[in-house]
Amino acid sequence: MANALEISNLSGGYIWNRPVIHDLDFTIAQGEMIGLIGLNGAGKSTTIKHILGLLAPQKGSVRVMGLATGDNTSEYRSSFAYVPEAPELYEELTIREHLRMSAIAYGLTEEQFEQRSASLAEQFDMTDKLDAFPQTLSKGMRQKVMIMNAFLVEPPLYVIDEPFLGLDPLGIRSLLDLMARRKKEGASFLISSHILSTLETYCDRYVVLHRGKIAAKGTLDELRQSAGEAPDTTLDDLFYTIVKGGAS
Ligand SMILES: Nc1ncnc2c1ncn2[C@@H]1O[C@H](COP(=O)(O)OP(=O)(O)OP(=O)(O)O)[C@@H](O)[C@H]1O
Repeated sequence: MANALEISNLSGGYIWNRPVIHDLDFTIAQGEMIGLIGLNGAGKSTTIKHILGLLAPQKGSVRVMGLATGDNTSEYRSSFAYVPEAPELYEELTIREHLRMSAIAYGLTEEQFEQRSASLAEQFDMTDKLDAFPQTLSKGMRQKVMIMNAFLVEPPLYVIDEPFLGLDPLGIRSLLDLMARRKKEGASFLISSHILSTLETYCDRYVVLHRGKIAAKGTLDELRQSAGEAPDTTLDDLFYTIVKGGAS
């Protein structure tokens, strides 16, 4: 069974021959949830842009469900859904039209679209907003639309950047419930967040980026062992130890 995500020896960035991420190696198995953590500027968004195919590797490779970006762009693109940190919506389309557009792009049937969009709207308390335009929504509601779009299409891999920012407590609960359900069904997650206490509850493993390199990776126990920390050390404290003494 192919890994959902396989990043091998990846170096890349914005200017050719001036990489900002260096020799990254990590995988996400099917059904696994990985937390990508690091300080501001560590390289998390740059790594995500490589996964999305917005940046080309300067060295190494990125594979999603066994496919590289160049293999078959539309198949590669439909292997994952991405939730960006800041909502990106079309002001001239209603929320229902956004969902329909995703459904068409990912080849959902009309029945799947109807059933899933109604259920997601209910979970995120957005049923009465389906025919609204984005400019009439609050910031958190706009973020909910991005999340609903991603969960509508049920891809094998979800790439989610700072999912908890801007959501109310009910929205956070609905998102975590959905993530847990899709994970049980075999979907994989790469979640980049600074909210380490929430990641600690939900993720199977972590990749700690520091100055564009992997400073540590593994389960919470593995991170504790390699940092020489006690078995009850929190992810927050471990992260602090790793980046304080971390890779240069
Ligand atoms: N569009 C860009 N052009 C050139 N350099 C960039 C660009 N975006 C980011 N960088 C640089 O790449 C490096 C990694 O930045 P990146 O945005 O990946 O960090 P991050 O870990 O996502 O940080 P944050 O937690 O603040 O979102 C930084 O040195 C940053 O200055």
